[in-house]
Amino acid sequence: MSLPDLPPLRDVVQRHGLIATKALGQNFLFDEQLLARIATVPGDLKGENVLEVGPGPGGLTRALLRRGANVTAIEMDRRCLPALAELAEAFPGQLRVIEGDAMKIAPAELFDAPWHVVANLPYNVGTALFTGWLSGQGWPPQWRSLTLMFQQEVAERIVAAPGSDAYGRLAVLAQWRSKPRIAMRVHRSAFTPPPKVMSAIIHVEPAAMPEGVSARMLERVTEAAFGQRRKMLRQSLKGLPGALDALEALGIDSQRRAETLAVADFVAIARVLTA
Ligand SMILES: C[S@@+](CC[C@H](N)C(=O)[O-])C[C@H]1O[C@@H](n2cnc3c(N)ncnc32)[C@H](O)[C@@H]1O
Repeated sequence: MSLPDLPPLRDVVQRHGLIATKALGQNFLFDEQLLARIATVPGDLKGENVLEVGPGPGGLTRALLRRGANVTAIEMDRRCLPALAELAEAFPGQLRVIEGDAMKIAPAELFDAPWHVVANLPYNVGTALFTGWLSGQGWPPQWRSLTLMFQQEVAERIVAAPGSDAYGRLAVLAQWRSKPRIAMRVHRSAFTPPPKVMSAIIHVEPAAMPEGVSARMLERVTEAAFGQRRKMLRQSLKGLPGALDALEALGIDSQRRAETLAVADFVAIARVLTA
């Protein structure tokens, strides 16, 4: 099947008067080659459900549609809806657009089969959705993968290794249930208007959940440990009942600091406390 010819994104934006709004964190991507590369990150999308959050004028959306995905897009800026409606017409039956705030919509209510998430979002919304999708007791999740644009500094924190300054709660949260990777770095000049900082795309697929660990307990341990990250564990964890005994039982020196512990150590501590 041949793909529909589409007008250049800059023309679409101009025709619909889509001037980027700072309040909505709008930094648009117009480079179709770059967008096509981003759309390859989740792998083969033919016939797959994709949730796109914040499609804006639809640059990433059209790249996903060209890969044969069935896209459900949530956008809160109604100015973008006519441009997205044109795209839905060009790809009949492949694009559903929902006007609303992605923070208030549960993806499980939108799909009756697993879905991938792909999004270029304002950084605060992206981080909140990302941590929400990785949190909670229910695992494995109903999503198959997450492909999300972040500020480079946040992406580095997600993939950080123990011992580095970037290593903290976000790394442990992301890495205990998945193997996050930086799939691509995106130069600030690729965006209109360009943001102040560089960006990077994180790709995550769920891993098997470690046995016998409550997600809430792991969160409590990392919250306490990294809440005072420069302090020794015997200080930062002393308010958490049983934590110091758990360190001893596991042979983890309580004089160490949180940032020196591997993700597996946090999981082991949480497991002892969950039991
Ligand atoms: C960084 S722009 C990216 C637009 C487009 N995906 C692109 O790559 O050019 C972020 C988009 O997310 C939308 N947005 C911001 N917050 C949102 C939210 N809470 N729910 C849904 N969309 C949101 C904005 O209106 C904007 O269109």
